[in-house]
Amino acid sequence: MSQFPLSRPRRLRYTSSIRRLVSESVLTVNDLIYPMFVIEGINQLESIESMPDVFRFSIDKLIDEVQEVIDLGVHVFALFPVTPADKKTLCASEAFNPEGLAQRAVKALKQKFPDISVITDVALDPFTVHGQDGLIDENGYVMNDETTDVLVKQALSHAEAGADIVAPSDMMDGRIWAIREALELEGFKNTSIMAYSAKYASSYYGPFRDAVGSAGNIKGGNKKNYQMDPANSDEALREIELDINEGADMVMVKPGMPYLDIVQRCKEEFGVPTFAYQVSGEYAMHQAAFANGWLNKDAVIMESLLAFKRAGADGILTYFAKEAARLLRAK
Ligand SMILES: NCC(=O)CCC(=O)O
Ligand SMILES: [Mg+2]
Repeated sequence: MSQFPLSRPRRLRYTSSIRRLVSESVLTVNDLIYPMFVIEGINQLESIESMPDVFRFSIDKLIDEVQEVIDLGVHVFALFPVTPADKKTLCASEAFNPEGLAQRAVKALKQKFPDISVITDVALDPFTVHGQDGLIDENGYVMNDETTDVLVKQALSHAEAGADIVAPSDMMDGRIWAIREALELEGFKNTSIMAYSAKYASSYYGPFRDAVGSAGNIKGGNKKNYQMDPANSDEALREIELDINEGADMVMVKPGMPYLDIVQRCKEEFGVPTFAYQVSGEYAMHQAAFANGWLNKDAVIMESLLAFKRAGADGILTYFAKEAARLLRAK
């Protein structure tokens, strides 16, 4: 027996250049997707109490903000419209209005910045009076196939407006297949689908519902009969496999940090482009700790995002995208 340890892992941590030489994961600006909230009007900028430093932008302001973020190197944006209350209905027809807010925002962005990628949210919850993600029957149950028919119309209206990627986020069964087929038939062969394949019925979405104004609509309700049970992991793989087979180009796991095990299993099992959403609740709890001085803001933002890369994510939707891009630039 030698009097020294045979292996000293600490040697590889001795200097910063050695640590960088052996580091296994790297976060770059190309991994970041910036989710943004859009409102009606001109010259409007609204803050969101539960999401410090995140704003709702009217389209003109959105363009200014996107320009700033492009200058920091982020080129992919996910848009979420805030629907005025008087446009919400039981049949959610505003979702596929060619002149709707989301459609106008996509058009304006793609006209101004043809090289960015715009991801649109394909789901009905911003457009229904009850805040559920679909059409409901007399018992309040969200009807799957009837909802999918509306999602198809919504996705087509987004593609027509110029969306590069449509992202169905509602967890109806079979909607990826239906949307893919419609896109093909209507000549949108190069419009990609990013499927929210494993979206959990999570309580981390609260601040997002404040941001888009659907918290009041959903009241005491929940989405447990279509979004996934946080207890399940094998089921996530089955959901992901279905979406891949139905034509998804990319898949997503959501929320992010509490579900990194799902990200890892997905990437290992399927090797497809895999994304994770660091959701509003994750953002809010980080911001709350930063505001209290309990966590170091810059370091924790970067650590939280690197963890997604280590788990196997190809990219992250994060409200910290702008801040992270700034930090990456400063490095
Ligand atoms: N369909 C998009 C979301 O539900 C986002 C959730 C969040 O950021 O909490
Ligand atoms: Mg599914």
